[in-house]
Amino acid sequence: MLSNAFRKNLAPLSSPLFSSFLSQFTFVRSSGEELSIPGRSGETVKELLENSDAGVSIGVCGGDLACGQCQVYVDSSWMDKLPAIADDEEETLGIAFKRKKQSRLSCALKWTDEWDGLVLHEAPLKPKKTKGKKPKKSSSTPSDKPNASTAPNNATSPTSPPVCLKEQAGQKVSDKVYCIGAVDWSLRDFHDFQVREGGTYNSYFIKDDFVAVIDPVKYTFADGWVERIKSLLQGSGKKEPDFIIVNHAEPDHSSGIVSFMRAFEGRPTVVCNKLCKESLEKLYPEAHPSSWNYRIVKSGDELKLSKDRTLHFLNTPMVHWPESMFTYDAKDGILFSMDAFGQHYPSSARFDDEVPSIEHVLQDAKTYYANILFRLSKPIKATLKKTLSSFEGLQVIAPSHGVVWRKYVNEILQKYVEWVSHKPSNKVVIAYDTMWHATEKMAESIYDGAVLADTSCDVRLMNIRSFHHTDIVTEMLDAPVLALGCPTMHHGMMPAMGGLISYLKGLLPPGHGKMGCAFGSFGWEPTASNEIESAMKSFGIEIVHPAIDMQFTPTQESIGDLRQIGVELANKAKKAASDFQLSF
Ligand SMILES: Cc1cc2nc3c(=O)[nH]c(=O)nc-3n(C[C@H](O)[C@H](O)[C@H](O)COP(=O)(O)O)c2cc1C
Repeated sequence: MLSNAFRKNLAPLSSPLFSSFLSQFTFVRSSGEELSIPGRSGETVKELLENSDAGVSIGVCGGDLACGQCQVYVDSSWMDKLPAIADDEEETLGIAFKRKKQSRLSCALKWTDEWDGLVLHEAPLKPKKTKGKKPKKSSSTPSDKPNASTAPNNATSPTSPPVCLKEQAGQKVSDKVYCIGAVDWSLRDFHDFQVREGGTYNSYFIKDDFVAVIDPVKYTFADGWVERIKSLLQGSGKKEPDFIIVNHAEPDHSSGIVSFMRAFEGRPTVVCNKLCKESLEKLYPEAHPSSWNYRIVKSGDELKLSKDRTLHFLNTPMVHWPESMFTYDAKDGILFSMDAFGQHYPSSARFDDEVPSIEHVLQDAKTYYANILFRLSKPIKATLKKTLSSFEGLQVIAPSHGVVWRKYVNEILQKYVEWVSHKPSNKVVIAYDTMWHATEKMAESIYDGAVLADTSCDVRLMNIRSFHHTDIVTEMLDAPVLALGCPTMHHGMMPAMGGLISYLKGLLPPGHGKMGCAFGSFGWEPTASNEIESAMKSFGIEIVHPAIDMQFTPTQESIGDLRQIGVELANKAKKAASDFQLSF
């Protein structure tokens, strides 16, 4: 090592060769060992440590002021000689382990030769194991047990590879990106969204210099998922993934993180945005999420997995929850889009070009959009625009439900453009309830009129106790005209109509452009149709015909009137569809 006096004598030479020796600092390891690290202007203390002969590896986020793990303690003699802590450093220091008043992030300290002689102390790293009792196997509690049809996913024997891995069967999205999610063939009720065939909880595994898992799975499938991760780690020299990226905190995706952290003893770094971290902490308090290592990201942030592969993050608030986020793998052009572009479509295939019918998948994507995302059309539109302008190399969309889009990317993007823009079809939806069929007769008469008026009009007659509200709302998504009918019961509307109205209230987005009317039969004092009409108005539905009330069974004459109303509604739908200009 050069003495200070010698370095000062060399200073006038100011050659790059010599300038690299002009200053140094001492890094005191927690063992007490002192390392002399040469300083070089412009490099951060973290870089100097890593590039020194000692090769001190520090931090996990690559020097992005995000993980807090490159923390160092400044020797008390130097406390006042370093620049003040900036806001972004302060924010990340907030998550650093055992932060003290002497704490700094080595990635935030850009070396200057004025710091010659600086003394820094190694800060402790978070313990390898999470605190608490020995982790229980999640299968020990009945609620954690996957159902019978998922038993193969739950295989834990290393000699019996989990069936869903199917690595050799081509379930890779690209050379280093694997599908490791779970198929839930028994799913039928997804928070009151009726699912006919089942669904999936997708997760992806990127095996590069750093290993990242994108999105956990639902907790009931976590055991099999963790086994798939362990299986893919084999031969990589790693005991755990470096990162677990959480794009969305909703439990159907995030809840598997509890088993994941148990299995990997809390070592992987959780990559998510600030809101997501807060949500995880509130969702799974028993797992002590605040003790996990985090790399907090925001739009525009990047995570390098190798020199060729960088992940980019885009916050997508309210697509579907406030913390929602997209992750984009620029190397392979893969957008990990969490709920956006998802479908409740289960399949042993993983890609859109492997399924028997792409129309079926597109219909399921529509059902998903109508029932989960319809209300959020505005933020989704903004996100779509950002996605298309930010990720020019986009080739594949890998959502967290359903198949991966690789052949029909343009088709699903086009559908989303239409749905967020509220593109109307030439379509009328008549949804009704009935006790003794009088209101049903009214509904049928309106239907007949609409069908006779325009054979090209897609007219749907939906008894709301025969059709689940999932299907009714799906049909309403692109219908500009709605007729809602219900008899008066106990001075109001019937319970199922009340449920549908409440569901529509939550789902219809501002600016949906829908029109319609209410109708119903009554015995002595009509109230249901007026209640429906005022609800429709309050949702921004333009009332194109005053509420139609008929006492008991409609007469022949009133049937004629109702048919005429059907004609008017069909004409409105036709005009709405033909007048619409898509601008995106
Ligand atoms: C349980 C029950 C409650 C009813 N409550 C009312 C009421 O509060 N006000 C009213 O005008 N008619 C009431 N009615 C009469 C119905 O509205 C009338 O029978 C109507 O024609 C039924 O239409 P629907 O055939 O489509 O079921 C009630 C009927 C039933 C069976």
